[in-house]
Amino acid sequence: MSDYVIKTQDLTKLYAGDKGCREITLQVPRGVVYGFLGPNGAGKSTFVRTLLGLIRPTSGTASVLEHPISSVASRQQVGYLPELFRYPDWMTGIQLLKFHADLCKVPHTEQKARIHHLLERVGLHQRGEEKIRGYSKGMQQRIGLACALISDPALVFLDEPTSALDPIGRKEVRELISDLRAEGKTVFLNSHLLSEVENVCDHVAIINKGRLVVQGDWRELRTVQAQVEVTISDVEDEWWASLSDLVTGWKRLSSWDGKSAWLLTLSEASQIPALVSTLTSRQIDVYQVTPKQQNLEELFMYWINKKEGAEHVDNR
Ligand SMILES: Nc1ncnc2c1ncn2[C@@H]1O[C@H](COP(=O)(O)OP(=O)(O)OP(=O)(O)O)[C@@H](O)[C@H]1O
Repeated sequence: MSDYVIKTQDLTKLYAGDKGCREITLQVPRGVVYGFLGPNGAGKSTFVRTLLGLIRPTSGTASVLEHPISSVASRQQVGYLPELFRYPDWMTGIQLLKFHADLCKVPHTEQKARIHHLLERVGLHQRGEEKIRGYSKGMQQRIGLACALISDPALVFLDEPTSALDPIGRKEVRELISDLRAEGKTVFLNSHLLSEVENVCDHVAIINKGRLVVQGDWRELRTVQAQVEVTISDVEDEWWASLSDLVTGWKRLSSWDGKSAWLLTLSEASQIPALVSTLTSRQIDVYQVTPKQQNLEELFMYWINKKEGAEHVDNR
């Protein structure tokens, strides 16, 4: 069994007008929550729809669960919640789930228990008998989640799964995603809601203007730019230039009583001890040193800005 549930090589889907996604090469490890991030119009849904065989790639290759994406086998253990979900509103929630269970060939003997369990899991256990016509948008998204999970898939694609949900619903979906990971499933999560993704993802890929900007373990990626907040006896802004081998950027945060607080960017996080000993050796009093953890939004902006100079096709 391969360690990767999705592998793509230069996967490209271009619509008329050259929009879409271009030359995307990535690997999604088994059993992780993989955040696929990018601004509106970056190409996230296009990439997912190509992987699912809903649209044909212009070029490149890809496999899902070790089967080429052109094959039916690649979709047999996959669940999908589309971004723009719409379900037959004359069906009840239970009828919709039964319909999907039949499509996915879930054995009849298992269907009732599974539907009951899923309705509970998405918080619709008392509403399953009602017609979808009477569901709120958030409830429709919840029933869509249940549909995505009806076949007990090994890999689930969730395209903006919380877009219609209130804060409580978002938290419940985050918990559901964590439970899926605990069960050994892989979740491929499309989103531009970075604070949402931050709490659940192990790996992230960032896509911008149709191209992959960066991918990897989120905890490793977040250390790319080592930043530290220090409080020291006051120095002039220009003074930091004398430490340019250690400090590549500085920003004064505040000053008071002969002290100042700074946000410093170091060339590497491992240089924090060297920074402290250099400050001390230069007779600067050090009152506080706090490594700054970057959040996903800062990481996202860092990578997007870093690659902004590269050749891109504007996807908007
Ligand atoms: N069927 C289509 N025909 C032509 N252009 C399309 C089509 N679908 C998407 N596009 C264009 O391709 C680009 C990528 O769209 P896509 O929906 O994949 O982005 P996204 O990252 O999922 O965006 P969002 O976060 O807003 O959902 C956009 O410029 C979009 O207008």
